[in-house]
Amino acid sequence: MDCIVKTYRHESLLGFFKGMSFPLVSIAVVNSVLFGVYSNVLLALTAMSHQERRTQLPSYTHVFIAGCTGGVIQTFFLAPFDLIKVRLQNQTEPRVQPGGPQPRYRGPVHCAATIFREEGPRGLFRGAWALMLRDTPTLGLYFVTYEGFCHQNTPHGQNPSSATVLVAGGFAGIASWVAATPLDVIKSRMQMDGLRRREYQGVLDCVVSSFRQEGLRVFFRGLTINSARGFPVNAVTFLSYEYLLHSWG
Ligand SMILES: CN(C)C(=N)NCCC[C@H](N)C(=O)O
Repeated sequence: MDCIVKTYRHESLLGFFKGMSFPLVSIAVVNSVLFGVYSNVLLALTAMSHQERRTQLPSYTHVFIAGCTGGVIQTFFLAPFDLIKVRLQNQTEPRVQPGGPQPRYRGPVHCAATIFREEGPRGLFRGAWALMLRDTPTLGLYFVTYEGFCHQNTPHGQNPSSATVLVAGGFAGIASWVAATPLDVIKSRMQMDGLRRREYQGVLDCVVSSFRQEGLRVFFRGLTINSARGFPVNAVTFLSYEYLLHSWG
């Protein structure tokens, strides 16, 4: 609540939409890579089409492996977009006044160009290891939760109803965000590191010094908001996924 009130006071309603344009563009690419890799790896592992998998649930190990593979591949696409989002969101200066001082990053493209100029091409992948560590197991868990919930709540041989898909997707989102939040904190710190001076030697150093300075609680920062956001976002994501598979498959 304190964060909401302060963001509104300092930056008005627009403060809540900071860094939104890039994720909006990137989410289509990132999700199609994730769901495409997941479906194809599962197809390769089980030799069953999506429709066949409805009658016979593949093993949770296969679902987990396919989700983890999606997480690894997704990182290469997500890392630069996510970095730019985090940098823009953490820029807390009030809106630019004509003639006033310019913020460090003037928008997503300017942000990408500045990082490239100041930190080199590798700079665009800052925090990518932490992102991969965050997303690999959590995307395995994400798909296991989704498939498991659908399987438990759908009569044998039938397709899950829209309501089941929505709830399963929502729970998958929450489960994955609960598991991902500790590494999400670390990832964001790594992405912000090096802006003025380098504070962390690497992921492990960031984990240790964050823990030393702020205790165990630091790893649960943002847990409530991540979970509250995770339910509707992933409910809609899975509903779209199922809908597209049915209409095109
Ligand atoms: C790091 N975590 C929790 C995940 N990658 N979870 C899967 C859901 C991702 C989805 N695009 C979202 O933004 O909620």
